[in-house]
Amino acid sequence: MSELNKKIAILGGGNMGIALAKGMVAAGKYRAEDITLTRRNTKLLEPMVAQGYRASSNNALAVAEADIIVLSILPQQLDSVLDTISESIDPSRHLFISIVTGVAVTDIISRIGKVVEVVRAMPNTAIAIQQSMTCIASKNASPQNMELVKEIFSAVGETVEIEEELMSSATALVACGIAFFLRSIRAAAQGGTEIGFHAGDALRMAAQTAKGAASLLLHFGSHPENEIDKVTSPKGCTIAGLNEMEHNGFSSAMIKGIRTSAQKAEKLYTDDK
Ligand SMILES: NC(=O)C1=CN([C@@H]2O[C@H](COP(=O)(O)OP(=O)(O)OC[C@H]3O[C@@H](n4cnc5c(N)ncnc54)[C@H](O)[C@@H]3O)[C@@H](O)[C@H]2O)C=CC1
Ligand SMILES: O=C(O)[C@@H]1CCC=N1
Repeated sequence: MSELNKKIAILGGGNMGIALAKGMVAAGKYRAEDITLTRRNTKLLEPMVAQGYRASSNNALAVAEADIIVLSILPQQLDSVLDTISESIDPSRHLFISIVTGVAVTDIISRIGKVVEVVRAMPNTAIAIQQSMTCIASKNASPQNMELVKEIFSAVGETVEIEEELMSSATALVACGIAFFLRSIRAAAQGGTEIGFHAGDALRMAAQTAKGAASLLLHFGSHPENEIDKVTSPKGCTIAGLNEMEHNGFSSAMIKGIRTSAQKAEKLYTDDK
């Protein structure tokens, strides 16, 4: 049995479902055989089955055999999945964890037609290497179940509990954020290539530098500007480059992008109805 002694069904064995399953097992707290991943075409889950996970195309059966149900399908796939499993749900046994963007706890309860405990979680793809930042929120979960969900996601990174109303903001900052920071690393590497480095070297140098910058903040608990002040020599080359970036809208582009993503996340489920 897993450390938490629970069977887990991850409905939607795609990018995040697989990353979550792998991260949980790699963290050493869960056994692959206690985790069932579902998707319509289970052939695509064969590599996971080879590693000991269970795979199924039958959501209702996976739910019936599990204690914890993780909803990891796209927002536009949610309603049909909930309709298929609603009869198999036992509110006294099942705990739902939903990572589906833009779907409220009340949306899930009203679609199922049963009052189940639902915790929303917003992780990111770094979950695969236990480096996720996961935001957690619920309107109706017990303190024990909130603790259980925190334990699950703490095994695969850092967690923070937030109000459900901030979930779309969390989606933009921590989930979409992976893409935003990756794009800025790619841009840095492209700049590196233009000034003389081979592409592979430039990318490695940019990625390690980004890791160092993030680690400084997490290690010292400092503000970025404190660390930036240590880099920018008077009349130096850093402030010259930094100001050139700001004149071209660097911070503004990031802020506007995050705001646009949050607005889109908020409407992802409802706009599809
Ligand atoms: N990709 C990311 O970085 C993050 C995604 N999310 C959210 O997580 C959810 C999943 O996202 P991804 O994994 O990226 O999407 P994905 O498209 O890779 O995975 C969804 C999976 O669900 C499967 N599926 C579709 N219909 C199904 C059904 N009836 N029964 C079982 N499985 C079915 C698909 O075959 C696919 O494998 C989405 O709601 C997304 O908004 C949340 C945080 C981060
Ligand atoms: O792009 C998306 O809609 C999903 C949600 C957060 C990250 N990926």
